[in-house]
Amino acid sequence: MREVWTTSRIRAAEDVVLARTQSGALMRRAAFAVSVRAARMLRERTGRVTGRHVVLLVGAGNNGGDALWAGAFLRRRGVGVTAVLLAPDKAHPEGLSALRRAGGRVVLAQDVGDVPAEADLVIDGIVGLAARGGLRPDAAALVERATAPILAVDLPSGVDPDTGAVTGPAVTAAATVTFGAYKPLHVLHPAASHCGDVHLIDIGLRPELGEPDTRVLDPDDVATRLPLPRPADDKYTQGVVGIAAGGSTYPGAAVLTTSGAVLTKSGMVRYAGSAADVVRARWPEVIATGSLSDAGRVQAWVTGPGLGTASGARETVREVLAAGVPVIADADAVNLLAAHPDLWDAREPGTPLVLTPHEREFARLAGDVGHDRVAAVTAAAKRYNAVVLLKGHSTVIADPKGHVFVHYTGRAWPATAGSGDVLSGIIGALLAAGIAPLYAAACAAWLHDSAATIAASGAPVPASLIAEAIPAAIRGLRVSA
Ligand SMILES: NC(=O)C1=CN([C@@H]2O[C@H](COP(=O)(O)OP(=O)(O)OC[C@H]3O[C@@H](n4cnc5c(N)ncnc54)[C@H](O)[C@@H]3O)[C@@H](O)[C@H]2O)[C@@H](O)CC1
Ligand SMILES: [K+]
Repeated sequence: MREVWTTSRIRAAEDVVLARTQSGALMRRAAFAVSVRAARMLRERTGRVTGRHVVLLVGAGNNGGDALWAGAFLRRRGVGVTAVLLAPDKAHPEGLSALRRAGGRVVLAQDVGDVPAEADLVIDGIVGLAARGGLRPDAAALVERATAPILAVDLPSGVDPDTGAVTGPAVTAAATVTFGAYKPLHVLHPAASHCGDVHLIDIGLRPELGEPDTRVLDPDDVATRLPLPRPADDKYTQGVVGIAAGGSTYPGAAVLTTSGAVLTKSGMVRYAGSAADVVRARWPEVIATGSLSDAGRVQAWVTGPGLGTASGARETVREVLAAGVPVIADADAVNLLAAHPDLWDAREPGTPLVLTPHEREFARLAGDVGHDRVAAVTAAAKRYNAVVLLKGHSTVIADPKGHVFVHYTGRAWPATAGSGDVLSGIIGALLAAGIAPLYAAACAAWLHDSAATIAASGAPVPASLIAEAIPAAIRGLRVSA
């Protein structure tokens, strides 16, 4: 499990560690790690380290200090180093003298205008944890014209550390070396796509950090939670999933949602709705009926995809919410809940609910997402006493207690019609298997994305093939776990 802390929590932990360490030791440790990564990048990209040239972009604070110290360490390995100072009066004094002592060259941004042409690598020490807004014009001009790959110190400058928002010019790094802990920007779109490979360096903060603000599931976390049939299981004991989705207008949504459920878990899937014939034709093993009243008992309901918003759909959502079992409400179910607040009254108190809106559905339900996706989703989860999964390039999942998962891969294969229906079916299967709603949603996001990647294999892929790749995604997890 990857753990993520907000910058204020990281700063608080840093203060504790700084108070008991020798002045400057933490920075030198961080900077040394930057120099090691820089040397490795030079070797990988140019074949050697000695004799190569690194340019440091140095801002007004400790982030620039890290870059200057990293430059001093690189000098000891025979690397030519030029520091370009963006705020000469505020450049980290000890870092600056260390670089000068080591034989580094120091120039002013206003004098050079461009990153020196001999650069094999650029180190971005413009701004770190204190970053606010995009790059200022002088830094933006330098970064825009740099042709060498960029190694970011702590984070790519210009992105917002806590929200991952990119509201102006920003560095796009080939790699980022970060210290102590991952910060939200490393896992939140769009900032995460500016980081390149992120390398976390231990500087002794973990014991002071406490519970993380956000978590990211690893394959092993998903593998240990996915339900597999045990020797004593029969088709009922593994949890029966009910699908109340699709209809005569959107029978495909019924099929895709059912596919997600059927392929995620053994046991039984029931379907209730007017697409029963189409579902039965695709999945003969599904017990398909025309109405909810005939559906029989289930351990979780999936509702919403392709349901429409007419009065029949509203009744379906009402009945499902009143069934007393966990519910995943997607698409039209979210729209109906937003448009008819009385529907909330149907909900059996205390039964788990997972809401899976995309941004427009989220806006109908809880207002504009804004720049701070984690804050918006956490507030909605509290307000509706539900797990809320906000789809997007980074999927954010929160529960009412403030636990947050983020799923980010930088790939966009799942962005295709019907893909959300498949995700709903996966979540329903995991809920029916008894997995806690937060984990059901987070594991489903992971599995869905993995299935999409496998199905795509480098080319665009439709939702039905994403569903078909779910078994391969599960097998892959079992092999790697
Ligand atoms: N506290 C510590 O002991 C350690 C800090 N470390 C480094 O220190 C960094 C934080 O340093 P600071 O708190 O000095 O702050 P920064 O170096 O992040 O920022 C310096 C100044 O830049 C200005 N600024 C804000 N947004 C800007 C923008 N978009 N463009 C240009 N300038 C902007 C602000 O006025 C800020 O005071 C971390 O990111 C990390 O790199 C590491 O050395 C590890 C140890
Ligand atoms: K930086």
